[in-house]
Formats: sequence, structure tokens, C-alpha cells
Amino acid sequence: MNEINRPITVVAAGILIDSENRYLLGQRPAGKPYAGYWEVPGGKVEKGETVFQALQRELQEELGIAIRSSEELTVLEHDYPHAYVRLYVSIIRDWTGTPMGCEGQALSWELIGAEKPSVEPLLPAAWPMLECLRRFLA
Ligand SMILES: Nc1nc2c([nH]c(=O)n2[C@H]2C[C@H](O)[C@@H](COP(=O)(O)OP(=O)(O)OP(=O)(O)O)O2)c(=O)[nH]1
Repeated sequence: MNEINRPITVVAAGILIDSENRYLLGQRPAGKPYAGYWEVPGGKVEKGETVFQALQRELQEELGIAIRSSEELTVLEHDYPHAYVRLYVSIIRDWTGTPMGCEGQALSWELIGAEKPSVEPLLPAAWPMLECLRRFLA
């Protein structure tokens, strides 16, 4: 629980970075909270899972790729009307397969150096992740 007494939803988000130094955003499919919003791929960490295991599972389900390693970037919290989330954000450069929208979601590779993504709207908690990414890679 946190200071406002809401349960914490623990989420793992994986910023995929490709050989051209671009990162991947996906659009949330219909039926989820914030459907249509763009996000960094990932999802809730299940009981008994590590953050890395959750990333392996989510990115296999959502994108059809197998990740081999990840680097921790930051931990962020965000208070949404539907949930209080704690996001463990990792950078992933090492995977096999080609990312595809396995849940019917659109994908967009974005330039890390660009001022803002070419797609919108982004989930509110995705913005501080991108800021952190730019600072980390600068
Ligand atoms: N994956 C991801 N989730 C984010 C980001 N920013 C952000 O606030 N979130 C929040 C939205 C959701 O409340 C939560 C992720 O949950 P989810 O609904 O995508 O997770 P899931 O796929 O496990 O969901 P479920 O349908 O299985 O319940 O984290 C982001 O950039 N990426």
C-alpha cells in the first residue's frame, strides 16, 4: 500500500532499442484501460515472477520476440484513476525474432533524439520514461 492506501500494481516495461538506435512504442488494444494510447511494451508482473520473467512473458505475448537480457533503467510511480502503478523500466537490446503486433496493436519505431514521438497520445507515465531514456543515453 502507499500513502493514499491504494494497492500497488507492479508493472514491467521494456524499451526495445534496435541497431539504428530507435525505440519501440505500441498502441494499447481495445478493451484495456487507456485503449488507443501509445505505451512502452510490457505489462503487469504476476505473483512469483521477477521483473525480467514478466518482461520475457509479456514481450513474447505482445510482440512475439524472445528477449535474452535487459538493463534496469528506472522505477517510476503513477497514480491513475483505475490503479496506482509502479513501473520497473528496462532497456532491451538483445532479442530474437522481429517485433510484431501479436494482439492486433499498431507499433511504431521512434527516433531517440526526436523532441517527441511521432504518434500520440502517450500514456501519462510513458513521458518520464522517455525523458529518463534520453538522459541515460546522452
Ligand atoms: N506496458 C506499459 N504500461 C504502462 C506504461 N505506462 C503506464 O502508465 N502503464 C500502466 C498502464 C496499466 O495500468 C499498467 C500496465 O498494465 P496492462 O494493462 O498493460 O498490463 P497487462 O497486459 O498485464 O494487463 P491485463 O490485460 O493482463 O490485465 O501500467 C507503459 O509505458 N507501458
